[in-house]
Amino acid sequence: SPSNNQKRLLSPSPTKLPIIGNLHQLGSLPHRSLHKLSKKYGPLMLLHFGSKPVIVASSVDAARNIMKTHDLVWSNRPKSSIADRLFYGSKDVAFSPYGEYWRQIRSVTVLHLLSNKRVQSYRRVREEEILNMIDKIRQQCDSSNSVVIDLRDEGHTMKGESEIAVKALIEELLILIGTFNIGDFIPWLKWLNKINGLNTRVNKVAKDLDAFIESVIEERMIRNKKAECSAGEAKDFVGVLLEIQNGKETGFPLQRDSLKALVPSLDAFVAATESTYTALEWIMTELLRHPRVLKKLQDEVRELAQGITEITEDDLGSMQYLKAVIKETLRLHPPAPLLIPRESMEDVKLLDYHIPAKTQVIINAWAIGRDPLSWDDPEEYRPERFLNSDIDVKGLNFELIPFGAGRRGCPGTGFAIVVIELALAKIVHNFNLALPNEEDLDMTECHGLTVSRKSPLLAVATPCST
Ligand code: HEM
Repeated sequence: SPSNNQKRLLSPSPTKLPIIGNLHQLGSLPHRSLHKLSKKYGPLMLLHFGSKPVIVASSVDAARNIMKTHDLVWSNRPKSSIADRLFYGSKDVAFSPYGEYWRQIRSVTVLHLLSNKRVQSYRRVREEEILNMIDKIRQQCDSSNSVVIDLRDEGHTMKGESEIAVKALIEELLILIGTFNIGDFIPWLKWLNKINGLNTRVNKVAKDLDAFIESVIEERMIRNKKAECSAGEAKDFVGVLLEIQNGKETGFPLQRDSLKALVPSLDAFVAATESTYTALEWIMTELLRHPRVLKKLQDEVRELAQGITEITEDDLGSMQYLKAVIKETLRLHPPAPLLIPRESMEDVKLLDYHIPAKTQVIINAWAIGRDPLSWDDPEEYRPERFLNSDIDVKGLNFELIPFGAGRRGCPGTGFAIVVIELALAKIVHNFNLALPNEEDLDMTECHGLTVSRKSPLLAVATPCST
């Protein structure tokens, strides 16, 4: 049988318990627990979540094999009953199973929402949001005084008021999506979710999210009607989705549920903003811990921005150290450390092993970013390592894959990078930043699909005249 085959052929696995398999070994921060296990059991481990075999890939070669060599075979996602519940039967891009529907909404996303032209057209909205954040910090500083700011709160002011109200909802959603759901792995134990509170939590988020999305769509439709004449108005994702939902541009109409599933996963809340802010927050964390790097970054940005009052996207191209800082932080703190799991659609060879169809794989991008075979002094924060290097985050260099790669790779990479670059350049251009006290920062992480800082990030901001 395939599973006997697999047992014979895969490297040793950690001992599993009856019923739960290896689930008890995941701990509260699975990327760390799995990294530790992989040091002992190798870069391709076979674990069991309940009775389901799950392969954990923790090396560059394994990642390349999955996301490039056999990308098509690994283009499915395992079924997630939580994503089913939250996204109207997994009708969003990230969790929908491989097939015609996924191809359609992925192409809508890539061609209509995230095309170069569109990304350009969001520019005004984006620059305005970042400016609001800078202004808000500046107001708090009133004139030249320093002030302690909470960078997480400041990040969230880049969103509109209504979105701040749903911040808690989105945080809960990301935790739920990242939960290893016992019912998915041990179906006959599904009833446990009734008593452990998971079902109640999922239902509550699904209900609140639905109400929220309905209100966003409603509000937007009213606004669209009013603004029919001002054709040049900059659109955001919801605006574009409403525009293309009748199918005139795409060749097929978007059903209401698809539209609703696409809004939270693409619009400024889940995929887009939360992971982008998580990245920004880790960048600021590392800069505050490494004043030398912060100073060097500030020197670069201020020199290149001499005589400019406000940095725009046109000024980012030559900021090499800025780009290196971002890559180095994404290497050590990929916002989604285990990416999003994939599933094989047929039997496939993975390095030297035979893997049967319908096997789930988890790629530990966090572990790969710290692999001493790829990185000198991997635990050291040193952006300089990227200065004379072609390694990028675009899914071609498998030692650095915070956005995944291949057919299922993140279609928002370019968009996210511009937002991060611009926000970071503006922050260090406008303010001097330092830690409020001498102690080292608390680096504890939160769990969920995206892994962010557990405690708020406080910094002393001092405006500098530019
Ligand atoms: C720093 C910010 C971001 C990070 C770290 C990130 C990371 C990821 C990762 C790791 C995946 C799974 C890739 C794989 O399976 O190979 C993914 C998928 C996805 N991301 Fe992002 N992302 C970010 C921002 C965005 C933005 C801004 C958007 C849209 C505006 C977006 C939209 C998506 C979508 C739709 C998918 C699902 C793709 C599919 O399954 O076909 N992401 N992202």
